[in-house]
Amino acid sequence: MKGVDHLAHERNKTEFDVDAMKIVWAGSRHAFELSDRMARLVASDPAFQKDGRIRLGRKELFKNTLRKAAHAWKRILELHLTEEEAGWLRNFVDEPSFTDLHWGMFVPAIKGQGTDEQQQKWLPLAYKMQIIGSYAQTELGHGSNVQGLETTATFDPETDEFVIHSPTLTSSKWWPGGLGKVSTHAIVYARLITNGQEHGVHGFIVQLRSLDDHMPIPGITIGDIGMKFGNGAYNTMDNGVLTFDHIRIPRNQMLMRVLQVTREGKCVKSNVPRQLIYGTMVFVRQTIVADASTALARAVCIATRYSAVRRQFGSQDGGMETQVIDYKTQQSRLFPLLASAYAFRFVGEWLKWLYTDVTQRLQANDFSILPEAHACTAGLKSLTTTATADAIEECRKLCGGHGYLCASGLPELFAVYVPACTYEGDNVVLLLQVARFLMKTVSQLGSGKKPVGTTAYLGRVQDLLQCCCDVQTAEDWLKPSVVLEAFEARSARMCVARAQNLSKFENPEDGFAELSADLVEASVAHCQLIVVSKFIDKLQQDIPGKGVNRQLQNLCYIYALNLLHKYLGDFLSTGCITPKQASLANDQLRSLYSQIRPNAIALVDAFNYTDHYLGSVLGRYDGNVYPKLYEEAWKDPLNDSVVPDGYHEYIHPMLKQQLRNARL
Ligand SMILES: CCCCCCCCCC/C=C\CCCCCCCC(=O)SCCNC(=O)CCNC(=O)[C@H](O)C(C)(C)COP(=O)(O)OP(=O)(O)OC[C@H]1O[C@@H](n2cnc3c(N)ncnc32)[C@H](O)[C@@H]1OP(=O)(O)O
Ligand SMILES: Cc1cc2nc3c(=O)[nH]c(=O)nc-3n(C[C@H](O)[C@H](O)[C@H](O)COP(=O)(O)OP(=O)(O)OC[C@H]3O[C@@H](n4cnc5c(N)ncnc54)[C@H](O)[C@@H]3O)c2cc1C
Repeated sequence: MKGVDHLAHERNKTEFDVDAMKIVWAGSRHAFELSDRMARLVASDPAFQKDGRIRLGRKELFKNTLRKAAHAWKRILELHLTEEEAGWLRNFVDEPSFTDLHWGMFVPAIKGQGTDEQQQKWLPLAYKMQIIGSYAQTELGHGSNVQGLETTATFDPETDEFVIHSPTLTSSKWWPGGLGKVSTHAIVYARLITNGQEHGVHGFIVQLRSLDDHMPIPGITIGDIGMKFGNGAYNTMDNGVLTFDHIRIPRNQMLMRVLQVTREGKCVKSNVPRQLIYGTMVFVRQTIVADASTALARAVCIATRYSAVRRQFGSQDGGMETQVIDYKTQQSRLFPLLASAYAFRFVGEWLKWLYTDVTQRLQANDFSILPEAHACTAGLKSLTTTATADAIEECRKLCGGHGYLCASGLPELFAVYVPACTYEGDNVVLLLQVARFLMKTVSQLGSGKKPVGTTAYLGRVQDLLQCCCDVQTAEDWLKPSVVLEAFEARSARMCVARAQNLSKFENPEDGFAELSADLVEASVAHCQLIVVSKFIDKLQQDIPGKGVNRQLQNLCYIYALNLLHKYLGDFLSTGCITPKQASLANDQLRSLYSQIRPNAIALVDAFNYTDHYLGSVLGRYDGNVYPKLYEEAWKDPLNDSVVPDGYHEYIHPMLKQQLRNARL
């Protein structure tokens, strides 16, 4: 039976069609229906319940994850789910596991870097989970610097095999998810050596464990790297350590789409660029951007619903106290995060389109937009994961003391999410890649090369260096062209200033190292411009549903104007806007917060998260927070007994001791 809806009064204030917004959020009616069906399937299956997992010890936790992964696979087969449905189902199971790496990196690496024959051999095995794969790139000594990896793959022409070897302690593979205890195979990145010559780092398919008894192949040492940040959280994953002692694999297990090694050990380059070896990382970074909006929306949904339930101060004549969501300070912290969730959703959609476009072009041997795809995926991965990790922590604070309880769902979400700032490329290292791309683009402007895609605005650099922001009233900040120009001018001016500073150095690499902190700021400005411009593009689409476009406009301007406020130093110091215009932007922001306020609950309802997926007492759909929080407390193992274990050993003697001392 459905209980009372404590948030009904909030839902009654809604000024737009929530069902239509659910479809906008999901991306299409098809995506909405499919994800909704999978979310309900998982939520209604007791085998997938999540209660109490934070209280499990590592071994129990890990075994529990194995059980869920096996059950998910069973359901996928029984229900004949499509690949898309299966992906949603795994997502709603909501527990990091070896399957993330198998489907998210092992399979894509074979698809992206394997030859047709390799794909025909390995993909069917992987699709049926007759083998389980991980992605073993990072080592104890090197992660960011991929060219610094030490594992070797030496071709032996006598046996037509590669010998995979870990020559040093620091060459031990370290971190790969699913490797520690589960994977039977891995894509191992190693330095290719043929005829005594080095040919850079390449991927190799290596069997790690027996398919009969799961024992490591002789010569392989393998295990888990140990507990990670937070209770439960990412400890469901067996991140692993792996060393090779002269392991032999057939020559045809090197992924050879980029470079082929012949029977004689000769290296033959194909027509695809060497950077395609990094293609799996581009793919995964793109999915991480899409995931950022999902994680951010979870935190924002919890904080928004709870902010509407929670009341503090302001009671007059014994009436109700103020809902904390009505405090302007709460709104100015919460609503930009709500706006960011939508902004990241749309930029994630666009990035998926870009990735699909690049993939099609690559197949037609057009590699021209690979550098831009790399810069966009790297930069947006960095921007969205940093913002999301910070936002989850801000949402915890927005929930006051109760946000710190595991029952809020926020500590676990933070612990699971925060490594996204590191894995798949440290966020600063990735911004430096964007900076290289931007500086290269600026340096080519003089030679007449016209920038395209996300850097097209740099082609108008002369105008952008001179333009004056056309804002006289707060309402002027609601013009897309005004907002876009301010962001373009800020980014262009920062890029040009950095490029001028770089040109003062004799050696560009020295300059790049010296100015790297400034360069990273220019990358952030460029990436924020991409997010703002893709949100504005979204508003130009024909979006059905009463009031939906209006809400999205409000969110778009909140996203942009809040950034303007936060990075005011950039906008003012580059002369893009005046202090007076900045003050008008703030006036407009406050007005937008008031307009969003009555719609806030409906805007988080549009995420369509089940209570199972949210996993938060504070974020419950029905807002029935206090009784459930009270109930939850009694489930803690400490409350199994009234008098705790240890009383007789430690508390009682202490009390008696004090009594004796008092008598003395
Ligand atoms: C409450 C409970 C909730 C539960 C939720 C559960 C939900 C599940 C959550 C889990 C979600 C997802 C699971 C994810 C699992 C984690 C997976 C993590 C996997 C990994 O981390 S794999 C390892 C990734 N490693 C890295 O990313 C390393 C980073 N380093 C690099 O990328 C590069 O080496 C480099 C930094 C780019 C180095 O560059 P450098 O210039 O030194 O290198 P090169 O000389 O090799 O390159 C020069 C040239 O190439 C261009 N280039 C570089 N990279 C690329 C690329 N990827 N694509 C295209 N081009 C590239 C570069 O720009 C240069 O070009 P230029 O010569 O200047 O034109
Ligand atoms: C939870 C988790 C899961 C992972 N899963 C996998 C996996 O499945 N497979 C896999 O292969 N790897 C995996 N990794 C490894 C991950 O990809 C690396 O940790 C990541 O790429 C960062 O590299 P690093 O650890 O070498 O960091 P480092 O490069 O050592 O970073 C340390 C510090 O140095 C700074 N720094 C480094 N280089 C530069 C530079 N050039 N300029 C300025 N500053 C710099 C960084 O910004 C950072 O502050 C995982 C990591 C984690 C945390």
